[in-house]
Amino acid sequence: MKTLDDSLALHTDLYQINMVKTYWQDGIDQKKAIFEVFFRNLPFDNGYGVFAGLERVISFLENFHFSETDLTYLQEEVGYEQEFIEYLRTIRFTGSLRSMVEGELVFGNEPIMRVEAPLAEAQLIETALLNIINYQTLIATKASRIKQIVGEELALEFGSRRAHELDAAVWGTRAAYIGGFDGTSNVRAGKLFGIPVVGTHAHAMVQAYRDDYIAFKKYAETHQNCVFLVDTYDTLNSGVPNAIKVAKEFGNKINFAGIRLDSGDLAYLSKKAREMLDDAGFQKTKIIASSDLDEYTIMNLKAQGAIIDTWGVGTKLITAFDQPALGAVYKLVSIENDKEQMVDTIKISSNPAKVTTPGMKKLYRIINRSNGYSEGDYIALDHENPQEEERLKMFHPVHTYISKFVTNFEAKDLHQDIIVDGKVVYHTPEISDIQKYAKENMNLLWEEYKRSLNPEEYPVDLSEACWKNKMDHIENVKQKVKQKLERG
Ligand SMILES: Nc1ncnc2c1ncn2[C@@H]1O[C@H](COP(=O)(O)OP(=O)(O)OP(=O)(O)O)[C@@H](O)[C@H]1O
Ligand SMILES: O=P(O)(O)OC[C@H]1O[C@H](OP(=O)(O)OP(=O)(O)O)[C@H](O)[C@@H]1O
Ligand SMILES: O=C(O)c1cccnc1
Repeated sequence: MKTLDDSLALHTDLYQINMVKTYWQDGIDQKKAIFEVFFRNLPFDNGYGVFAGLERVISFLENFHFSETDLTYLQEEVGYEQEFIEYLRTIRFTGSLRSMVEGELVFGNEPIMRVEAPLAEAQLIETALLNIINYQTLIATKASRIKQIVGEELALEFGSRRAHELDAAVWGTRAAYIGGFDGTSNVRAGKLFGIPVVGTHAHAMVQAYRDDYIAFKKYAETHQNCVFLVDTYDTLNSGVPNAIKVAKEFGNKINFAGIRLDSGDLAYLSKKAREMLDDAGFQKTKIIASSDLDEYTIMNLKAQGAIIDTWGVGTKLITAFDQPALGAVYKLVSIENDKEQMVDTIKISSNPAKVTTPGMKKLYRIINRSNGYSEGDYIALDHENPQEEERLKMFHPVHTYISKFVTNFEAKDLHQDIIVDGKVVYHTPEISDIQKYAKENMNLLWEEYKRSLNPEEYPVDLSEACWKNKMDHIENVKQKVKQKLERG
């Protein structure tokens, strides 16, 4: 490495700093701006997402500053002038953040986070915020899909060696835990976040002793809890019989906790191994499986009657193998004008789904009090309070004829104050409580939204005022463009 990696402020795209230079020289850098984070499409064709990433976002914003080495680099290598460097030196995050909390269920086209800050600050943090949220939410959602199929059995995160570098391994592991995984093999993630760590042994140990009986014996001499990896040479003719032999020899001196299968036909081998273990009196010894697993293979193995107690999942979880990116974006929805009034902003697109929704907004989950299920999410302008409505009209923001009225509901505000005027006011819960919260949230969803294949689309609606504000802005922009064209 050429220099010290002593801050995260440069974890941004150069264009952010370039824009800040323009804002600063033009004198609008301190104008209050409101940005929202949202994604349009749920990953993996899933019916819901699980939000993760807030803890790291908080730490990033709390510590936001350009270090001396950052400033030297920007001046000497990128070529910004001294005066601008001095300006950057003073920048901290002094704005406010409202956000969903981790473990919240999240859907397309709804604001996950709202950043309210001086324009320059709000602009500089975009790249890192999206980087954190996109990855962690993606992995938490993938983990939740897998855990739904695994059910009451255990799901273990084994992916560090295949993750996209070190940060992805630990933060991905944390996200996987939020999504419902029961433990991880990554010891650093265990230490940093308090996630339960688990581990068996690798083929290397059997290869080192060049004999699975000797390897298991050596392991048993040095460990109380033993899970033997049985597939190095021949699962049913060598691995399982030798595991049983060692377990019998050691008796009460060890806890023969399990065997691990890591190749071959996992359905067939698990059934045969179960029989062999049971016949030898080891009914309580568990069968752990790993080998390129994901929700599809696990579902298929279960359908074949595989007898597997614990599922170790690596590559396909930690790399979000079947959809390696979530497309969360960061859009400006309102900004202070010359008269110090907030004015809403919009980004138009020829694709109606890509037109942004202007204005400072709130997000509510409309929970039907008579059955406890969610009717959908409801985006309203900041000053509106849906809880005051007797009968709430919910309608599809594009296909407006699809509508319903809801009564007897709770409108749960999905955003909490996280940072207020630069001060963190939110206390991140214990990771186990975040996981519990995510699990409880699933009870709000009808089964139709939870199935892993072709789920129903969960409603994310706009209030009438919010929808009308959007239509007015679209019309205004159209008029402006037309007038300009006419004037030439
Ligand atoms: N009964 C089964 N039905 C469907 N898929 C299975 C079954 N048993 C194993 N699999 C999956 O099939 C794939 C087999 O992978 P692969 O062909 O690489 O062989 P392997 O048995 O893991 O051997 P090795 O690790 O020695 O290469 C894995 O993704 C595994 O999870
Ligand atoms: O298959 P995944 O879902 O990615 O899970 C992680 C894999 O990592 C290990 O294999 P590896 O071949 O790296 O090492 P080993 O010699 O211990 O089997 C382990 O045995 C799993 O198969
Ligand atoms: O402990 C294990 O069995 C393990 C750990 C990492 C990767 N694969 C398996």
